[in-house]
Amino acid sequence: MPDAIQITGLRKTYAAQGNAPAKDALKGVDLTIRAGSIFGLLGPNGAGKSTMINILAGLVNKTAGKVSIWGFDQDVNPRQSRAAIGVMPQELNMDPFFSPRASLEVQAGLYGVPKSERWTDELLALVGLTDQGNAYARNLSGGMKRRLLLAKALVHRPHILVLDEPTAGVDITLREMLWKNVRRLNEQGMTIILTTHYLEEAEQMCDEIAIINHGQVVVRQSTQDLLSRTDGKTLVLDTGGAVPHPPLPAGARPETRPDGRLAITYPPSRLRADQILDAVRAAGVPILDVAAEQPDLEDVFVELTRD
Ligand SMILES: Nc1ncnc2c1ncn2[C@@H]1O[C@H](COP(=O)(O)OP(=O)(O)OP(=O)(O)O)[C@@H](O)[C@H]1O
Repeated sequence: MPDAIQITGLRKTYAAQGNAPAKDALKGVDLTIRAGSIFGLLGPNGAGKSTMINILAGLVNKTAGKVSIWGFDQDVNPRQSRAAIGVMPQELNMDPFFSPRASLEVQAGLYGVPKSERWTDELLALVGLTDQGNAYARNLSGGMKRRLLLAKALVHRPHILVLDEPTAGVDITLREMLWKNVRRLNEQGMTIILTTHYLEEAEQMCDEIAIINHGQVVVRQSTQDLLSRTDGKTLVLDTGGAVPHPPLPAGARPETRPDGRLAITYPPSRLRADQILDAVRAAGVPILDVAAEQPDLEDVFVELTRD
């Protein structure tokens, strides 16, 4: 099986417009995404995520570099590379006078899917729009429109599905429905690439993550490895309100939480939990309860994108 995506030396410079100077949105990105993964593309606002996705989708022309989708070089085999990927865009752009069914048929036509290979009814069922199949798109709720966009991205049965901020501003039911579908499609072999601002979501969904900042990939790792990058764990102690902070081994940082508990952050590579607890006890501070906290993706993200 080829890699799902291979990007080398990808650059994008948006030309100067009016008073706005030219903008280097991507500054030489190398990235490989293996087939079968759920890959998270994260980064702060303006990092270049949408630019990258739009280049993959064939909506934005790159300035330099090479992009292969499912083994097809975009410049050499534009048709095959386009057929390998489906994109669910961020914006709800759709023709208000088309019904979901008609939208899917039109989209299938655009991709050259023969009538006999269309799966319009299954797609409507998949995204829960069977009952609205013949309704005007303008009468659909925001959530239904998003579901239609997902179905549209799937008409040509792409190997790779790209979701750009799929859950921004959607309610919990729709979010769960989306993730259930995404997982199912992934289990059936589809590679998923998604961008999201919800780091908890990325942590739960993605097996691999790339973080981009200022047009460059700053890290690309398995979610597991990424989480173990920050050398910091925290013990949160209920000391019955005892103050002040006890003397602690070097490297441990105490902090009193607003709820009065004592939080001690320490590097597990150099200190063990019992060394911390021993020091607290030795100072005569009671330990009524203990909780341990692991760093989450948010911590890693903040550390890696700090300017
Ligand atoms: N059409 C355009 N013309 C000029 N500059 C652009 C254009 N599109 C994006 N940019 C600029 O390129 C940079 C990267 O934008 P991009 O939309 O790719 O970021 P992003 O990571 O997707 O951000 P967000 O999370 O806010 O969607 C930003 O500085 C943006 O202002």
